Amino acid sequence: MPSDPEPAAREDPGTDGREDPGTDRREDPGTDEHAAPPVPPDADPMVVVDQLHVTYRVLGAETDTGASRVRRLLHRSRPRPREVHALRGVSFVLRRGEAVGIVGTNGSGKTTLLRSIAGLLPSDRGQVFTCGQPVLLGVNAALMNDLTGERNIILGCLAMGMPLREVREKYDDVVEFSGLGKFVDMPMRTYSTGMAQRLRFAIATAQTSEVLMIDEALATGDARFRRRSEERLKEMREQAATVVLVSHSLGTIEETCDRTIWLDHGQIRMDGPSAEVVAAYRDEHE
Ligand SMILES: Nc1ncnc2c1ncn2[C@@H]1O[C@H](COP(=O)(O)OP(=O)(O)OP(=O)(O)O)[C@@H](O)[C@H]1O
Repeated sequence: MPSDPEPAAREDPGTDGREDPGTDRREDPGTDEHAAPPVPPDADPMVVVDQLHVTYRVLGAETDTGASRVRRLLHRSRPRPREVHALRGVSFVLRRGEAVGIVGTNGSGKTTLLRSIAGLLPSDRGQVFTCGQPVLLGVNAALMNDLTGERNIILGCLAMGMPLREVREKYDDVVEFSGLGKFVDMPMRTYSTGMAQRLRFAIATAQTSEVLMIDEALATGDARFRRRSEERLKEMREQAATVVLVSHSLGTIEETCDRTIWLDHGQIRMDGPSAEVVAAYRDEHE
């Protein structure tokens, strides 16, 4: 059963006395050729990421030569953990109503960033402030293979913090949107990858969350389901939610997001209108 993670930090961004990262270069489009379209000045900051650093420590991954292993055994010292500095001082502000794409090559830190915003990873340095509990699609809706689709819908919705009454109200919509039909009574292990993804998406988007983050979810499923997912995201944006989409499908990013952040080796390489960022990314990688 997935747990509802605590967010990394919930303090008021303005209380620590530091410069508000919201006053970044995007506020003044004239100062940067890659400036994003202006967001409404009264749009609330929903996520503030301020100089975020995340390092993974991998025990037992030290490159061990024969001599160093003998030395370690003699001195009974522990192997040093190997460190992967996945995010290196990332800062940005996401405002209500924005749909923001995150692009970057494998290992550039996209998933780490989403997991940090969802409060699932501690930071070494820097902070993440969120308004409400962000939903990270595919993690919060970690479903159970031996349970039926029906049980997973109920448990998944409860795990996201939905009251049982609301779960009952939304149940038919979730089943309908997932397109599982009679398979809803079958255990999840009998589902294809695409069916499981659709169910996850349907559960995760059943509740209007303030901040919805999607990691590659739209890249799976058939064309019809992709279209319906995009429609649902559009609806959620109209309800003033903030959407963050990580995808290697640049077409999907361009269609879905007004603004895109390009992550490169754990740092922001570019942050601006999707058309510009995607074009620059394509230039370098295609
Ligand atoms: N659990 C982990 N333990 C150790 N290192 C990790 C872990 N998860 C990610 N990393 C490392 O952190 C870096 C960033 O990984 P991350 O998964 O955030 O990249 P990504 O941009 O999402 O990649 P992809 O496009 O392949 O999904 C990589 O160097 C990766 O090897």
